[in-house]
Amino acid sequence: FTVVVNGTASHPVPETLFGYMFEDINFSGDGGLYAEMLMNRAFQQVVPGTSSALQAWSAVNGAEISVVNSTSPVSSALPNSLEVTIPSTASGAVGVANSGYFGINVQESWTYNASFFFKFPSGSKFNGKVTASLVGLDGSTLASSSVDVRGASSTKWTEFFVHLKPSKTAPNTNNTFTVTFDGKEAAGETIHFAMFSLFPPTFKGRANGMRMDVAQALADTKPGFWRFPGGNNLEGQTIPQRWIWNNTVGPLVDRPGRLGDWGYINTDGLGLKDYLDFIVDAGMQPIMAVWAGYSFGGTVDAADIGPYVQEAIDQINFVIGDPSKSAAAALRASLGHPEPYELHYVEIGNEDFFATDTYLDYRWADFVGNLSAAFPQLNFLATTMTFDPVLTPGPKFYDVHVYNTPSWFVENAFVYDGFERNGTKYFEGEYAAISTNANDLFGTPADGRFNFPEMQGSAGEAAFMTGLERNSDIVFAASYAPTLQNVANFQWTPNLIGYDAENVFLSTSYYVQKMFSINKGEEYLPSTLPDATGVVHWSVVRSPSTKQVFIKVANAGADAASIAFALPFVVSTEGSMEVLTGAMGASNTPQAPNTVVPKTLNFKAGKSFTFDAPAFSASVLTLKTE
Ligand SMILES: [NH3+][C@H]1C[C@H](O)[C@@H](O)[C@@H]1CO
Repeated sequence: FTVVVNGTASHPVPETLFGYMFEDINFSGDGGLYAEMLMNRAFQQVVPGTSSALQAWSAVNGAEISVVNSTSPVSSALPNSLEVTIPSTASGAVGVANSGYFGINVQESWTYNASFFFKFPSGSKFNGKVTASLVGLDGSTLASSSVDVRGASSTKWTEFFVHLKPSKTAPNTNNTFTVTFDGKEAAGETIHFAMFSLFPPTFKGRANGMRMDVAQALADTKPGFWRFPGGNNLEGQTIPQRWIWNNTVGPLVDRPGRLGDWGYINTDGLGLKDYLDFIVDAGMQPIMAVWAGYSFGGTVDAADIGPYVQEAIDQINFVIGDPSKSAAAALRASLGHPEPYELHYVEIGNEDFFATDTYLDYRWADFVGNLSAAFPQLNFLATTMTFDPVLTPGPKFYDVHVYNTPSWFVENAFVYDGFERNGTKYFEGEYAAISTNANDLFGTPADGRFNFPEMQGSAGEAAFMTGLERNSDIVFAASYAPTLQNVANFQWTPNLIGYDAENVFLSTSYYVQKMFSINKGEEYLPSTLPDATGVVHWSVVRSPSTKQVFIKVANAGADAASIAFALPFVVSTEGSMEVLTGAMGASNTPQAPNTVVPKTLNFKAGKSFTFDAPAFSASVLTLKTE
């Protein structure tokens, strides 16, 4: 191939071109990015007396434990509490243990913040200690802290906070968090507990914040945006079970949680303001969805849509409203953020191509009509297929989703070249190579589905992404999906970043996203077009501010390819390149996390040079202009 690069940019590269789609799927929020370490910390949305009510909890040394629907709960949002009865014959440490989200990471260098509410349901003469501990698989105490308790003065809910500093790092994550009494001291006592919590240090030290290593892996790609809260997890199994913004803000005891749309209860401890603060901390901007009247279990009738439109208006006012004019904005101010957050994009629903008729009939018009009148400065995204049906008012933005085979992505690198430039802009909001079987894309691994991203898929995505860059005059944002997966319990594969209780696993597709995102440049330089039917694709961008040119090359084929580049401007002979390449079916897995990692090397650049793109590879060549 010979590639002649044009010295005149065709268009700027949008700041938002690469970023993340987030929803709580695969325990990506609870048990993932959200740093709370205890599963089922507040017995939200469980039925007392059922085994699932006690998920992740177990008795220590003979205590009798059960979830009860408390007559005087800690809050109306948290009606359940944990009843613990200490047998009269008890001795030693007796109480409850939580096994975390598939383990608890105990690091000597960390200070943990533990808390819980408790009370004696009836007057008690108890006068002793309650102890919070981190306990190893072998029963050894890794950390513990006690507080004095007097039964007589604890018949009302009292919240305890303790710091835990481990004496050593645990050899594995099979550790538990326990709250215990001395059996002899507390023999015969019954105690109620509510909302436990155990936090490690968090990303940027945020209260109620994010797990440091997962958040860092996301921030390391310099993402431009964060789409949230879904995805399916916005929609609700029923209308009442939709994601409701005001149930996710304020004190944790006031958040009821909800049955998420991926089969597990969401604590909503990761809520609207927590998202917005993380978005600030990671240098992103939001693409925020509002619920648009469609749940998996039913759709709101046109006649009843008003309150849901108002709910969306309030949600937006929580983000950008004036505290003197909006209660939702005043709530934001009361939570410590009087100034508005940055917000430019609001998505109306999710994948409404599953409910096109009502979206066409009234849902799109009712939401975008009222919201654009209330917030004329915002951009609203539609979620049906592009221009099918023809919506009124005509959307200025669409969110396009595609899950397909590696070859689909290679063959469609030019899909946006053919789009009419009519002012409409596109968010490639969810895309991933997920299977080699075009006839059963969402099937099982036995039928071609990827458990983890494979190099063939990541090279295909890279080819497709050169097309997104070339067409970034109309593609303003793009994100792989789903982003996160707890490898101990998940509902969807493949995913960009995997993790367990102590490790993060970066996939081949993560490295491709990072390669494109941190080298996205400021302006696009046209060049000799790749063969739209070929497997080798490239794109060239420039950053005048740093005098750099970035050439991305994707080779999604099984043969190496040699490409001669000719540049119209002087470039230094010291070039550096990052090359990600591996066998077609190679993946980074928990068992072999570094099977395919990027390699950086220098090369002799200049106004003309040749680059050999390995088979199944994605590369970025960094050049310095004078
Ligand atoms: N079915 C996918 C499309 C939907 O928007 C997401 O929730 C799912 C996984 O990313």
